[in-house]
Amino acid sequence: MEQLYVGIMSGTSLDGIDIALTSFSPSAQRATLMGALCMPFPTALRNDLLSLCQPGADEIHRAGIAGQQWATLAAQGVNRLLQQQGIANSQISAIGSHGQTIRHHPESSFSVQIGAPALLAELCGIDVICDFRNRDLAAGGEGAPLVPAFHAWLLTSAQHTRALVNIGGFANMTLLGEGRVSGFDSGPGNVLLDYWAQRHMGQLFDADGAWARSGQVVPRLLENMLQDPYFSRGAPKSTGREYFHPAWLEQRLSRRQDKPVDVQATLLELTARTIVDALASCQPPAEEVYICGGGVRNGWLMERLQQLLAPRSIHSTAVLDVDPDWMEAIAFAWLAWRCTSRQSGNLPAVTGARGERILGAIYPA
Ligand SMILES: Nc1ncnc2c1ncn2[C@@H]1O[C@H](COP(=O)(O)OP(=O)(O)OP(=O)(O)O)[C@@H](O)[C@H]1O
Ligand SMILES: CC(=O)N[C@H]1[C@@H]2OC[C@@H](O2)[C@@H](O)[C@@H]1O[C@H](C)C(=O)O
Repeated sequence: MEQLYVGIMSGTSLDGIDIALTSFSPSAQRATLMGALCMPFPTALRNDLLSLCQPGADEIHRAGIAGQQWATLAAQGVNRLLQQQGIANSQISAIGSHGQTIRHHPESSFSVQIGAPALLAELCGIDVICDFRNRDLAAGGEGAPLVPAFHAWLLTSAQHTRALVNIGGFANMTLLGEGRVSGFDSGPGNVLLDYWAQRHMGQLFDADGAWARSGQVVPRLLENMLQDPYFSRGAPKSTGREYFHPAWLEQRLSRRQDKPVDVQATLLELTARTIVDALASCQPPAEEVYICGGGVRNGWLMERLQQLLAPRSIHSTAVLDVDPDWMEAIAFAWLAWRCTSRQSGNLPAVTGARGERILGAIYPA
């Protein structure tokens, strides 16, 4: 029987809260997106969340307040989406809420997502499942990426080896083939590009990669960045704003001032190169490459990936019938279903955990 779940993801780009109403037909291994919306962050909340990603004064209090504001915005979105779809809140089995990552430290076995799940349950009258990463971390895993398990469930092909590449703030990939699944974070996706575009263009991102396209890659800067040991480390691995932050970039810029437009071109090349190098490190090689996440809208990044991966062609996950904007939110609806049906949500081959674990904490309605 079809079951309805709501998945909520607000990722590292801090652009807003993605909410997806999803129907699961577990016996047929099918997930159907019934409707989705994004609640953009008001600037003040975005800035508060961004500042919580780095150590700072009074952060426990600030995290408490920001978590409640996050839950209030998410609840508005859930209630609006269900109303639009003509679905009563009581018809939803559960909400899977990722929350907002403000710290991710797999080397210290913890990851912090805020998002006041009790308040979200109160405002929606729906069971809320949250804190998906810490059980995997407790079992010795990275706690990320989690979406590869959903990719494997939904998108495994008997004919071809496939790569699914999510390009959000960070880039992560899943390799499916020959009965094996692997996956890891390859490094920065849009996070450094966004930072540089905000600083020099006053815009949240470089639309279509047009500014990066007009610059020249600075070979010395590119090589310097590519030498960061994160890129050559083997999986399992995951990363975040704790590691690839503005200071990481600033430390690598030359004192004799590279032109901002050339730095943007180089950052885009870094994203493209590290994704392609990460794909090349995987066995068996992916015959098909599909892209999701906001990076799919960056025309220049897509062109560079296409050039570097030729003769293979890359496609949006839309051709697999999964809207690239909502992949992660749907995955958290799936993780909620896995939790309520007491099935594991992690893949030890991806996260490095000692075994499969049921992920999530339940806040009943
Ligand atoms: N039209 C566009 N042109 C270029 N880049 C775009 C465009 N639209 C979105 N983006 C990029 O996509 C980003 C948002 O992507 P997405 O929502 O997938 O990230 P996220 O889910 O927050 O991150 P993560 O997957 O790391 O958690 C924006 O910050 C921007 O960099
Ligand atoms: C700690 C954390 O929030 N990590 C995110 C982030 O955004 C992309 C990448 O880094 C991935 O590892 C993960 O999110 C997705 C949803 C995941 O767990 O698969």
